[in-house]
Amino acid sequence: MDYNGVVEVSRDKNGIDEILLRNPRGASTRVSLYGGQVLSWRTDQGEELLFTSSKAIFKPPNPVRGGIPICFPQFGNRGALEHHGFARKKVWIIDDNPPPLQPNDSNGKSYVDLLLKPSEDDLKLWPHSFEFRLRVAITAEGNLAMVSRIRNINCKPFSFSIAYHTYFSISDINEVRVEGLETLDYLDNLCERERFTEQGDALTFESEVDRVYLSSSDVIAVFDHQRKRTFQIRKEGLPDVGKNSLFHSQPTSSFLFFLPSENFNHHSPPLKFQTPATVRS
Ligand SMILES: O=P(O)(O)OC[C@H]1O[C@H](O)[C@H](O)[C@@H](O)[C@@H]1O
Repeated sequence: MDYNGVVEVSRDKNGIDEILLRNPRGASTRVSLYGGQVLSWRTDQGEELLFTSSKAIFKPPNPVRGGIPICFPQFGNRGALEHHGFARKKVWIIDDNPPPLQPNDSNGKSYVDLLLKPSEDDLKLWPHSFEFRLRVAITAEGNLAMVSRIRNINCKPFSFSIAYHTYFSISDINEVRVEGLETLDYLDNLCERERFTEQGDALTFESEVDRVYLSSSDVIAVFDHQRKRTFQIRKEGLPDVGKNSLFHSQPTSSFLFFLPSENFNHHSPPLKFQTPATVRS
């Protein structure tokens, strides 16, 4: 199967299809239809940039611990649904004929569009007719790009939250620093979501950290001192949690994960981006 650039579809050991995207230089990403989840992102040298737990289970009803789980239509426990919503535990489908995103958007990219629509059971739990279109692309430079489009396919407005629950691969948690969160307020999940303000210049990790930063900027950097490498994450579109916004028609959120010049071995805490949103058809 060939969508744009080199694309291969194969079946994993549980019988679930996964898609391999590769750019002309050989950088690649692998996406499972289970959860629409990116499971791998590799440089042109074949080095893995995402972490997946050795204990991960890749079939229903378990969410896969690793890569980039998609939390939708709920992040965490902020609602009546199961933790992080149901999308990460559903089998998505490939759209063989994806509509263009923007003129020239697909230039030089190898990409695939995945779709999730609610089942009868989903509608009983969450009675909103939606279509979730996720585009995963690997750029000519080897960057990983993800674009989510949520469409309301009836007239009733609904609210949702979404997160890319990314597990980056890093050398050693003690060697990592995150920049771009300075001075922001955050909700600390280890203190019953109490609100604090970030005081330091950059975030480092001496013990467990589980927080949601509010109204974050559009660029975050994860420095790995041991590897002397930096991940840069750039987002556009939906605002972060803390800004309740009303969207008309089809909100789009996009993420670009820039290729670091070298690679990483272990894993960092997941870096999450999320938003509450309301959609009107
Ligand atoms: O175990 P999961 O449902 O995949 O959740 C994994 C993690 O998700 C979020 O990051 C929460 O803030 C964490 O408290 C939780 O451990």
